[in-house]
Amino acid sequence: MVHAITLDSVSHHFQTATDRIVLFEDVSLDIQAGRSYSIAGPSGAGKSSLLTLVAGLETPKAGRIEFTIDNRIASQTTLRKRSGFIFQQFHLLPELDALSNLALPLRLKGDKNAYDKAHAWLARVGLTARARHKPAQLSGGEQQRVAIARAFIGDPVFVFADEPTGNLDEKTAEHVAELMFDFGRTDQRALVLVTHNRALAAKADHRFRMAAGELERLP
Ligand SMILES: Nc1ncnc2c1ncn2[C@@H]1O[C@H](COP(=O)(O)OP(=O)(O)OP(=O)(O)O)[C@@H](O)[C@H]1O
Repeated sequence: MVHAITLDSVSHHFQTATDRIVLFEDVSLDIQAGRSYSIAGPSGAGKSSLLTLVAGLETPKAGRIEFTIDNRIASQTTLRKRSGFIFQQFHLLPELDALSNLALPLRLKGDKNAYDKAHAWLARVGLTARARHKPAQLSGGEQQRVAIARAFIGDPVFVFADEPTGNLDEKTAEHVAELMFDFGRTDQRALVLVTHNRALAAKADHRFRMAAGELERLP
């Protein structure tokens, strides 16, 4: 099966009452399942904005983005259903324990085995003993491990991560990065991450840098 995201001469800007903030122009990028991608670059360069376009959360001001899932052209809605997301702020639901945070996306899809799968994923990220703890009772690294498990639990075709290690110390960040790449490394999935962390960016198969309105491919 082919899964891909293709950006063809994509440009994006924000219009405020007084200014037009041009982020980038004529960006082309090809994302294929079975590969990982990192986008680095200075603060404010437009990395997160590019990720929202790649993930189908926003539509670009100009240019074309095509999503292919199972060899077919897919809508933004289909793309979102087949994607997992990991953010800097872990975005776990504070009133639910770790197990229920993991089970929720599956329960919403009517999966009868949601809790069994949630248990299995908690074990994969080494948090079985924390199943009944709520996010506030977990460390930052533990919360991010739950968030990573939640991103992968639905067997997504694409996983998008925005500064996934931004709130973590170096050692914890390394562990979290290893988990992400372990789960991301399959022929049927692409991992796309935005990060300032050089070690994390270097792990990706394809490395890019966004600066001064251009996306540069790094050697
Ligand atoms: N909704 C918006 N309206 C207006 N300007 C915006 C909006 N969202 C982002 N921007 C501006 O667009 C620019 C790029 O923001 P973006 O978050 O994509 O950068 P980034 O490279 O991810 O930065 P960082 O590394 O600091 O997260 C910034 O100058 C930001 O202030």
